[in-house]
Amino acid sequence: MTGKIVLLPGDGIGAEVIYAAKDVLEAISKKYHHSFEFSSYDIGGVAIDNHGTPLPDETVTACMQADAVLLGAVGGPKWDNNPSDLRPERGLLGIRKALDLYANLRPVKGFANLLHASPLKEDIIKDSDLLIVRELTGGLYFGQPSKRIDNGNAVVDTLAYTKKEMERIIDKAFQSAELRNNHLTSVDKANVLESSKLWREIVEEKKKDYPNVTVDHVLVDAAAMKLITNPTQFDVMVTENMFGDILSDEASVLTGSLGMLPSASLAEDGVGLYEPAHGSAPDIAGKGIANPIAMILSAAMMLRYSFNMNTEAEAIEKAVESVLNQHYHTADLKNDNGKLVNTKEMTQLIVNAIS
Ligand SMILES: NC(=O)C1=CN([C@@H]2O[C@H](COP(=O)(O)OP(=O)(O)OC[C@H]3O[C@@H](n4cnc5c(N)ncnc54)[C@H](O)[C@@H]3O)[C@@H](O)[C@H]2O)C=CC1
Ligand SMILES: CC(C)CC(=O)C(=O)O
Ligand SMILES: [Mg+2]
Repeated sequence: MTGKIVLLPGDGIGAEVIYAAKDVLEAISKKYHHSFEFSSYDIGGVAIDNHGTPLPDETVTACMQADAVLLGAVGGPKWDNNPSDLRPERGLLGIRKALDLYANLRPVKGFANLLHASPLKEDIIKDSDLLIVRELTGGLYFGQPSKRIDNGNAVVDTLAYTKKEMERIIDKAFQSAELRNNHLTSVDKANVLESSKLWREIVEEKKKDYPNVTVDHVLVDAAAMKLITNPTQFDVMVTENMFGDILSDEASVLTGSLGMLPSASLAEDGVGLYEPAHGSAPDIAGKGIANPIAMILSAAMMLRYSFNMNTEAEAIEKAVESVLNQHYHTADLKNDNGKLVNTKEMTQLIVNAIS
C-alpha cells in the first residue's frame, strides 16, 4: 500500500521526535512492503520565522491533500511575547480548525515495566488503561471575543459551543466506549457553567442510543483528583477542550512521563492528524534527549486509524514494549537500574525491534 504523509515538525523537540517517527515508519514500510511518501511543511514558530505566519496556506493545502498528517509540537520562548495572532500555538489551533479535527483521542496506558517511573504508588496505577476523548475545535481556545477590554483593565475569553459540536464528540466517546469496556465518564462543571449543563443534558439524551454503555458524570475538579488516586475506575472519559487538555497532561503521570502520551486528532470524514500530547519542551530542546515514544506511538495510531493497518500498528507498540522491557529509558523516565539512552538511540532500538 502507498500513502502520502505530511510531516509538520514544528518547534523545539517537535522537530527532534518527528524524525524518530519517520524512521520507525520507514522500518515498518520495509518490513510490510508499503511505500510511504513523506513531505515536510512549516507550522508554528518556524513558520513565523520563514513565512511571517504560524500557518502558511501551503501547509494547510498539503495537509488537506495528504492521507495523514504527523505533527511534532509548536511554541517556544522566542515567540512568547508575540501578539496573539502571531503566536506558534495559533498555527496548531488553525490546522485543527481547518481540518475540522474535532475529536482528540488520548489513550493512557502504562507499560508494565514503567510502573516505577511514575511518582504515584505502583499499586494505584497498576492496570490503569483509559482513553481521554477531548473535544478539540471548540470551547475557550476558539471562542470570540477573546481580548483585553476597558483600556486593558479587564479581559474577556469566551466559552462557546453549538449543540452539534457537543453531540458529535459525545457520540464519538460513546462509540469508543463500545469498542472498549462500555463505561463512559463524562467530565464537566455542570454545577457552575451553562455550557456544562447543556453538555450533561446531551450525554443523558445520548445514552439511550448506547444501552450497553454505563455512564457517570463527574465534576472536573473531582475528576482531576480521582484520576491520580483511583485511575482504574475509568475506561473512557469525555470532556470539552480545555478540561481535556489539562486532564490529559495530568493523566500522563500514570504512564511515567508526558513523553509517553500519544494522540489522534480526527475529523468526521477527512484526513487525521497524529500528535504527541506534549509540547515543544524548550527546557530540553536541542539536547537530543527527548523521549520519542509519544510521537512514535502517535504514528502507530496513524497506521491504525488512517491506514487501517492494525498489524503494523501493533508491531510498533510491541517494539516499544520490548525495548522498555530491556530496561532502556530516556532521561524523563526515572530508572536507577536501567540503561539511559538519548532520542536517536531509543529510536534505533525501536527500529531494530521492528526489523
Ligand atoms: N501540541 C503542541 O504543540 C503543544 C505546544 N505547547 C507549547 O510548548 C511550549 C512549552 O510548553 P510546556 O508547558 O513546557 O509543556 P511541554 O509539554 O513542552 O513540557 C512540559 C515538561 O515535560 C517535559 N517533556 C515534554 N515532552 C517530553 C518528551 N517527549 N521527552 C521528555 N520530556 C518531555 C518537558 O521537558 C517539560 O519539563 C509552549 O510554547 C507551549 O505553548 C504545549 C503543549 C502542547
Ligand atoms: C496550544 C495548546 C492548546 C496545545 C495543547 O496544550 C494541547 O493540545 O495539548
Ligand atoms: Mg496540552
